[in-house]
Amino acid sequence: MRDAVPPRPEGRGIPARNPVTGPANTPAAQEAAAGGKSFERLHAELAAKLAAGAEGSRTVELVRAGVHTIGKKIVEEAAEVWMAAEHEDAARTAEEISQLLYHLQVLMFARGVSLDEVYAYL
Ligand SMILES: N=c1c2ncn([C@@H]3O[C@H](COP(=O)(O)OP(=O)(O)OP(=O)(O)O)[C@@H](O)[C@H]3O)c2ncn1[C@@H]1O[C@H](COP(=O)(O)O)[C@@H](O)[C@H]1O
Repeated sequence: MRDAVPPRPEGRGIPARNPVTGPANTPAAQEAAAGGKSFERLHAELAAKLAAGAEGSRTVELVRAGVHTIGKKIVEEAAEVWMAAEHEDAARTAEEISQLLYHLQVLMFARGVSLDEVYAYL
């Protein structure tokens, strides 16, 4: 069983925040609820870019570069997530997490791993 995350202290200008889900009314949460970007939608967007071989696409460029290049990027982004979580605020940490998730998806395409194959282990 996973350890419970202790609630964040309130009072010193820190807004109330669910320690697991974060604020529910952020622009990202609203966009996702309105059909905007989410993990699955990003996946579909990247699949379309790759199928089209879209010019100027970072995704196409990275998949062509291959697993080794993408893997190094994932390690770099993971370290940035860790540093942001230890030394910066939740918003910066979220930004770094988004970049890590993006690069994980790119690796999935380069390695031929589907969302369902990953979800089977969650
Ligand atoms: N979510 C992302 C995303 N997150 C991160 N990145 C890329 O990853 C980089 C972040 O890495 P760094 O901060 O390390 O920046 P950097 O060191 O300058 O990067 P390097 O080129 O040196 O590796 C950004 O500059 C982006 O190029 C992303 N690129 C694309 N997306 C999404 O993917 C979609 C498709 O993008 P394209 O394939 O480029 O059209 C876009 O609509 C976005 O929603």
